Amino acid sequence: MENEFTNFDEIKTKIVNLSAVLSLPKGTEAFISDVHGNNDKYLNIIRSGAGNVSRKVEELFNGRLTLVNQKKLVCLIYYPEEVLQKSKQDVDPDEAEQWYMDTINRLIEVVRYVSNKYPRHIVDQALDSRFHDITKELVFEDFAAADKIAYYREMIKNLIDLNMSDIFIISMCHAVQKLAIERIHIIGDVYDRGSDPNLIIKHLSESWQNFDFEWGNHDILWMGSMAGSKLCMLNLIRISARYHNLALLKNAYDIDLTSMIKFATNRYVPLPNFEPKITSANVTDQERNIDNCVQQAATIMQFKLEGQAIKRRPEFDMDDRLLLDKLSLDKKKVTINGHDYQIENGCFQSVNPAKPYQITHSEQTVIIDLINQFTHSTKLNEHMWFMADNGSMYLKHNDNLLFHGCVPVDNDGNFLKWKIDGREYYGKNLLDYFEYILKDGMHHPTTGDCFNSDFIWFLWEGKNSPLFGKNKMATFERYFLKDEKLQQEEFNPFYKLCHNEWFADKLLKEFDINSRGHIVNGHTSISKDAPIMANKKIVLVNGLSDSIKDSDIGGYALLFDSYGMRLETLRPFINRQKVIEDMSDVVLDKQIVEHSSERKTVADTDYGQKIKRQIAKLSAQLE
Ligand SMILES: O=P(O)(O)OC[C@H]1O[C@](O)(COP(=O)(O)O)[C@@H](O)[C@@H]1O
Ligand SMILES: [Mn+2]
Repeated sequence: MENEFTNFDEIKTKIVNLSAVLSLPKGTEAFISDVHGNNDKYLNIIRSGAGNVSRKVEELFNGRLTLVNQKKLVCLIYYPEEVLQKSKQDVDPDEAEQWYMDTINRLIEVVRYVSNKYPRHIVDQALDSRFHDITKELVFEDFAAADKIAYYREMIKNLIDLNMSDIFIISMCHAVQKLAIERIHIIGDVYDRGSDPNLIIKHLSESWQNFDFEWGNHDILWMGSMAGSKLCMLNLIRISARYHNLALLKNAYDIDLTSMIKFATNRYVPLPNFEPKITSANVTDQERNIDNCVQQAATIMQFKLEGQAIKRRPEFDMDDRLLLDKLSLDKKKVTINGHDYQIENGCFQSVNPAKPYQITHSEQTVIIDLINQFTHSTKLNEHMWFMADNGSMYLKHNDNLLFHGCVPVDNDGNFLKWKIDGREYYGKNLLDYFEYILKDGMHHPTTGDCFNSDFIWFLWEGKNSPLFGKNKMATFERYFLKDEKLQQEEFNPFYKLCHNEWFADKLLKEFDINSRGHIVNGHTSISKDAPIMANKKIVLVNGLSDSIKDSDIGGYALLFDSYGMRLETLRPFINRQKVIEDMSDVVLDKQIVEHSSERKTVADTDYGQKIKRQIAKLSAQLE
């Protein structure tokens, strides 16, 4: 700090600038969760500022632009490349110059409006460097000054005449997208089920400045695989095959599945219970068969290694998941709680009844080949460290507590206690401990069975793990048994208790947050519960998950701006083309969670506290 300034005037200037930032309105935070590899859906939310862009356009242009023209402008801001293309076909050539002028002028207004919460250097970062000077003039200078009007007009006209208007418009739209949201909280499950989680990571790392992850159980599978957990890897491969996403492993992470595919297609035949869940129509029968057989091979290897882990970790209390040793000799029945159940479409040919959890030699060869590739994949390492470095098990931010799943409790709301290595962990320190184990595991990748990898796997599907939050993952029952009751997975009592304000207060206290704060989580499907609970202290934002079935809404996103918190009900997302065609906005409906007539400023935020500490230090230097 001392070296940063050469004289008192510089320190004073810094204090003046920092104090000015404190009085700016608090930036808008967006909370989304359960993105599940659906990049287009994710981008639709991000580009729309989770509904904030359309709201700004409405505030700015109501009474000046018709609703249709507002919609057109909003859609242009979300998808400038495609909409420009479309507009060129729609707009009469004689009107084109007018269209460009109107559009550029409107965008300048929007950029100016969304910039008013930020200090200049942040706005500069959002603007395309190629147009820095022009945008700065157009956006920040006094447009109304009579003698400057001609100058501005000339600038805009030149952009059009020199055929620069398209790229200028695109760059302005991107700036609006970025400035509409100050920070994005991604409350877990970026990975699995969808095909493009890598593109989401790429987008955040290349185009966004301010975001955080609260890891989800699915993210753990990927981070854990990179750390050498074979169990995480087998679950990951099984799910990738189930959703026809095996190609992602090769294309994005250079992981070659040849050994697995050969093994699986030699040992297994396609079965109806392993039919992959495929949305695209262009999948060949051969590809389907590969997905089907790989899913079976990975499932059986998973069950075997899980059995071994459960046996060496009695503290996991997961003996009810030991089902391979409950198979009848002919493997057509399984005994659960004293009852025999018929196995439908079993594929237990590699299970030795005498040693059901023993992996065969050829299974072992495949597993070793794959886990070595997972731990050594440069791209996977890069992406998983990106998630680790920008993420956490939970986050305390501006008086809110964010996490993906739950804080495990019993029916009365007492925190469940785990005795690990002679020490007791529960509540906040349990989550802290798991975070430590995960990061330690990533720092020291080990493909052998070890403490770290067992606990990392436990986070994925362990009984009442904070990220999973259920009593069991019924993978065996869901693949092989008809009885729906057996397939059910029970949520930790946390989710029922979330409706009570006393429980919210207890959680906030545990994490040392004042009782005016909120808890925001994701993970669970929203169809069963109203998303705002506990006297508005707990908000569930399962925004994007496809698990929201039978629903005519597309989930929720939460916005927290200077006036309070709003929960946005999202429109179901079909695809990008359809959004552009229909000019449909991302938001269907809004609910106020909290509104204050007194506007929050940066001074009221965590960042504001940091600035105040900085000012205090600088003032001390002056003295
Ligand atoms: O929909 P699928 O692929 O059958 O997955 C179901 C499994 O996913 C889980 O819901 C976990 O995933 P989520 O974290 O997305 O809920 C398990 O509880 C369940 O067994
Ligand atoms: Mn989840």
